[in-house]
Amino acid sequence: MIERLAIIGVGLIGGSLARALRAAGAVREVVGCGRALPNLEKARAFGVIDRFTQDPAEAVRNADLVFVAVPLGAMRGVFDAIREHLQPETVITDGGSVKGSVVLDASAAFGALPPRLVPGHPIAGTEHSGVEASFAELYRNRRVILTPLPDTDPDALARVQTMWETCGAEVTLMSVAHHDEVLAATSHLPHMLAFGLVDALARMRENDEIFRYAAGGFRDFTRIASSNPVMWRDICLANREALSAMLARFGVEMTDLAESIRRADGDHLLEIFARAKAARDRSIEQSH
Ligand SMILES: NC(=O)C1=CN([C@@H]2O[C@H](COP(=O)(O)OP(=O)(O)OC[C@H]3O[C@@H](n4cnc5c(N)ncnc54)[C@H](O)[C@@H]3O)[C@@H](O)[C@H]2O)C=CC1
Ligand SMILES: O=C(O)C(=O)Cc1ccc(O)cc1
Repeated sequence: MIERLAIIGVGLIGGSLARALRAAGAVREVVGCGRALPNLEKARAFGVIDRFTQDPAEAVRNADLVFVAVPLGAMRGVFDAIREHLQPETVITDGGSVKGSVVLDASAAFGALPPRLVPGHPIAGTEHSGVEASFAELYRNRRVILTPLPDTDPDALARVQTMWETCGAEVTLMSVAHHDEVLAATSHLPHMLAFGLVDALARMRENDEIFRYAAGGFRDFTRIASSNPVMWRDICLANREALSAMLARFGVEMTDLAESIRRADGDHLLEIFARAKAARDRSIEQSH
């Protein structure tokens, strides 16, 4: 049982955690904290939080668990604001999509990484944001990656792991660097392709003719281009090394594909498509 949970950033990710823990009866009081007053009022009206404050220091007072779910560019400021106001036994965790930057920001704010800070990332979300997009089932049967460091307190790690399992998630442990490389490939690169494709097409024609005749594949492929621009700018900046490397590798793949099409190399195209279909079919089967 969590006695007092402080959620800094009550949006899709923070709001969904609060809803899931409430639905499970695993939390007694949820204190919300954010910058936008209308969002906090909405969160209280929805019953996602019990009360709110716009002051992070006030929000974490006597909290046994603090969940930071703000865009990555706002993490450092939040850590600076709560630094002096945590109880020694308070456990802190976050939901940021990149872990190296969160570890750096926390280390800079606290002087060293606090042992009771457990970096985390739920691999679950949607293209929508804000508390109105949050729902209690978001994390059910989804993975959450925790990236503890050698000095991370085992008791804090266990508490955060139990919290996510209570929401129906499966927890995996990974190193910070490995997390950022894997997510660059499986999440950050696909978002770049969707944003890049939609932007390129939108700029190719003045009217929206292209979008009017878009088939189902376009819709499936580009859903994530509706995601929050600020959040994705921050993810790119925070994971620029791994993401740049991934984009460069992908560029080579695209050049190879374009070259095969230009020289009408049907065999090579068939080889690529068959290999991709087998890999995707296999991965979907494994995830069921
Ligand atoms: N949207 C998604 O699908 C996923 C997002 N994430 C990560 O979760 C975090 C939150 O994302 P979402 O919940 O989607 O965003 P959101 O936009 O729905 O919620 C973020 C909230 O943080 C508040 N906020 C912004 N700056 C703040 C500050 N300085 N102090 C206090 N509150 C502040 C905003 O007002 C907003 O209510 C991000 O770090 C993102 O990378 C992780 C997994 C999935
Ligand atoms: O909408 C989708 O399909 C997503 O991929 C959501 C998402 C966005 C960011 C993350 O760090 C994790 C999941």
